[in-house]
Amino acid sequence: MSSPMTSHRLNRLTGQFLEPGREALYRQDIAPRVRLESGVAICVAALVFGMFAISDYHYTGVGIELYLLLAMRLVVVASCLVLAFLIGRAGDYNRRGWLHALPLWILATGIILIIPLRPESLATQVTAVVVATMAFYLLIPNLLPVVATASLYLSLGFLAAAVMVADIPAVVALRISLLLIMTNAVGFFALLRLEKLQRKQFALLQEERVQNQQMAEEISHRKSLEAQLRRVAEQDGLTGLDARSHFMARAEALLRRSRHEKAPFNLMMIDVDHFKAINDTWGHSQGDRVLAAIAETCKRSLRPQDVIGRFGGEEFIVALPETHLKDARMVAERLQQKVSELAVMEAMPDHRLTVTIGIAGVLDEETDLDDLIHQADQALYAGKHGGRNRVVMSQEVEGEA
Ligand SMILES: Nc1nc2c(ncn2[C@@H]2O[C@H](COP(=O)(O)OP(=O)(O)OP(=O)(O)O)[C@@H](O)[C@H]2O)c(=O)[nH]1
Repeated sequence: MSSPMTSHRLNRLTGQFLEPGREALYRQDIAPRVRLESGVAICVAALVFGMFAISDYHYTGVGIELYLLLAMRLVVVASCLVLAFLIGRAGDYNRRGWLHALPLWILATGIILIIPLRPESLATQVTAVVVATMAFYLLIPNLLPVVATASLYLSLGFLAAAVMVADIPAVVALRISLLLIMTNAVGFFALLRLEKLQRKQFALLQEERVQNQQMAEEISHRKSLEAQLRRVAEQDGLTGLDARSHFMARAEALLRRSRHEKAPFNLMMIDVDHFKAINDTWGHSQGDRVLAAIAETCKRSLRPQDVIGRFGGEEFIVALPETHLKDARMVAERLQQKVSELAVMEAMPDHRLTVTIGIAGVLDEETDLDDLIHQADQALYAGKHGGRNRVVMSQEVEGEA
């Protein structure tokens, strides 16, 4: 692939990109505009050429010359209109450069032919050639080499016709030559400048597009990185549950809402019993599998609005919004049942997988999340002391105390 610097380099004589691929891209980009502008400009030029039939009549009067001139103008105008139509429909610098060149050659031939048919109007014809040359360069969109060749044909053809038919003295021929050289030079350099400017503008625009695309890609890459980082920070890698800090933030929000709506709110702490023994007997990988399986069970058996987090090693925490205490106990017991049926236990014969669950509920306006966690933890502790594999409510603990 070429660097931006080389792809911007232009041919000094034609104003075109040195890199063919970029030139083709530029022509493709301007094709629709050029098709329209060329079609309109050729129609206008052809109609102006046709209108000069009035001056033919003025110079020649009615006679064979007038008929020949009218026939010639008719052929030129008709061909140009057909070509304008074709260019408008299928004009393309890239593949059909000849189609864009043809109207110039037809118009040039028509202008040259006026000399033998109307030799006495040479002075007017010189002006017409100058105007036509400028129109070729600046009004009818075309590639510079195409215009330069057609204009040269017009100038040389006109000069030859003037010398041969109008029989002008050498000094007049020289004056006309100089005038035509000047016209071509002005037209050539004006169009060269325009061609270069338009291509530079195109190159800048392309560069901007590439930069914008790179920026968009960079932004989406950063966004996905950000999302990845957020996931890492918010999720526990082993179980996919909320990490402790993320759980706290979500549970805080739920508790606030429950308080606002005066709805019940309960918190559950779940701890795997004798987990150390699992690790010691079947290895840490099996221990990890057990934790992941318990997490999956929690996710499946709880409601979508419940928030589950991994609080510590083998300890899970669940926020149960809009749940009354007795329902929370039911949920906990169901969870206990499901854990005891886990398929992961097949790899651990003779081991009963159980969990102890402590539950605490919001009793008054003052209770905050830390209080609830503390109370649920106390209940859990009491459950462990009471022999494990049980559900303990914080009120029961307080009652005993
Ligand atoms: N495999 C595995 N083990 C973990 C992980 N996090 C903590 N542990 C282990 O979990 C064990 C917890 O042991 P204890 O705190 O004594 O708890 P326990 O053996 O379950 O006993 P009780 O809770 O009293 O029933 C420790 O051996 C930790 O190393 C983990 O992510 N994966």
